[in-house]
Amino acid sequence: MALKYKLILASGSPRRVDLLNQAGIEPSRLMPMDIDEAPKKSEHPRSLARRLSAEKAEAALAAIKSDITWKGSYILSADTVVAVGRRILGKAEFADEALSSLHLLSGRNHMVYTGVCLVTPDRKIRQKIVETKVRFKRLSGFEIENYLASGQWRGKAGAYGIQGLAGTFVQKMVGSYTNVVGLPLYETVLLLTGEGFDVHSRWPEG
Ligand SMILES: Cc1cn([C@H]2C[C@H](O)[C@@H](COP(=O)(O)OP(=O)(O)OP(=O)(O)O)O2)c(=O)[nH]c1=O
Repeated sequence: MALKYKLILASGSPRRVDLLNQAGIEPSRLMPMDIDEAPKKSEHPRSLARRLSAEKAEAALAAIKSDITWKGSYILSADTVVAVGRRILGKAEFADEALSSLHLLSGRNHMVYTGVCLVTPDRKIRQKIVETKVRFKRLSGFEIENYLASGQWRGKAGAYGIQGLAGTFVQKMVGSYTNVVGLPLYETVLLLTGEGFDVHSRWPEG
């Protein structure tokens, strides 16, 4: 069946592609957007997730502007931010950054905010910011050391991936699991269908 609308995923995150596929959606194009993700002074983590998800979508829109192939396509982007209170734990690049994030998360509640941004075919911007509260068990030095050795913290907000070994750290969670992994599926599908992108007709038949 020919699909009426094309969807560009303005992301380089393999997790986001997997999550979209899980919802039965194959993006027509992946566009990783290299934007400055540094928070502004005293920026709230929720506002950061909102701003960065919009900037990724806007950057993709600017990049396809004069390309007729993508006229009338949808653009979807997201940004996930992990925070303890107002303190934002960025994506760890080095083990020492991951170590301090894991120490901070140990035995505490934190929030995961994912901003989802959708550009519609008539170029309206629609956004949703989704929050999940996560509580980590108290981590032993041994657990932290072995988690660091696994490398699973690399490039992930808050220096952990709930979908991997760090799933064993989660004592309690309130809210969406897929939001923590990087794309809240319920809210994303709601956003898409609300703007005329027919998700369900894309579902495979078995
Ligand atoms: C907290 C958490 C984050 N993450 C990931 C999701 C995101 O890929 C990443 C947060 O960084 P983001 O800046 O949101 O995304 P990204 O740079 O990886 O990808 P892009 O901007 O191209 O879309 O952390 C997990 O995979 N599992 C988790 O449990």
